[in-house]
Amino acid sequence: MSGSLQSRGISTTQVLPLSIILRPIPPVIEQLKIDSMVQTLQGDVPTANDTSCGYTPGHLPPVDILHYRSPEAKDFYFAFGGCHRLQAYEKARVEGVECKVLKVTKGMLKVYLGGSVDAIVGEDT
Ligand SMILES: Nc1ncnc2c1ncn2[C@@H]1O[C@H](COP(=O)(O)OP(=O)(O)OP(=O)(O)O)[C@@H](O)[C@H]1O
Repeated sequence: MSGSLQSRGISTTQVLPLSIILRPIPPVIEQLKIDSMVQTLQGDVPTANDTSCGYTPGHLPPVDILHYRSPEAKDFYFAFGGCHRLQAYEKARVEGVECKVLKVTKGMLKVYLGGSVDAIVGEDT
């Protein structure tokens, strides 16, 4: 079973522009994994005819995104995982990221962002 605990109930995916996805946590990166994902995005899966690898040429598994809409109707899209996939999209210059989007409250965001939440999404008025 793939995906996070929160996203397992979400069956639909949507494509978001890479440029709007916020990544507040600095990634710890394995370059070889990113390079392999870039190859997949470019449709160059070495074992494309061997479905046992489970990789679909041109696609990476959807990235979980938390979507918060502020009282001023400003949208914030956060990725707290998926760091290798997002770096691979960047490196492959693919702007559309396949995502599973979960709407969250500010209280839920605070679990991830702690005391920084107000500085990032604004204080409640
Ligand atoms: N070369 C590849 N091509 C396609 N899919 C891959 C490739 N390598 C790994 N994956 C798949 O991508 C998904 C995410 O992998 P992984 O968790 O290692 O990276 P990640 O993007 O950094 O995510 P997270 O930060 O959430 O762990 C997994 O389902 C994995 O099977």
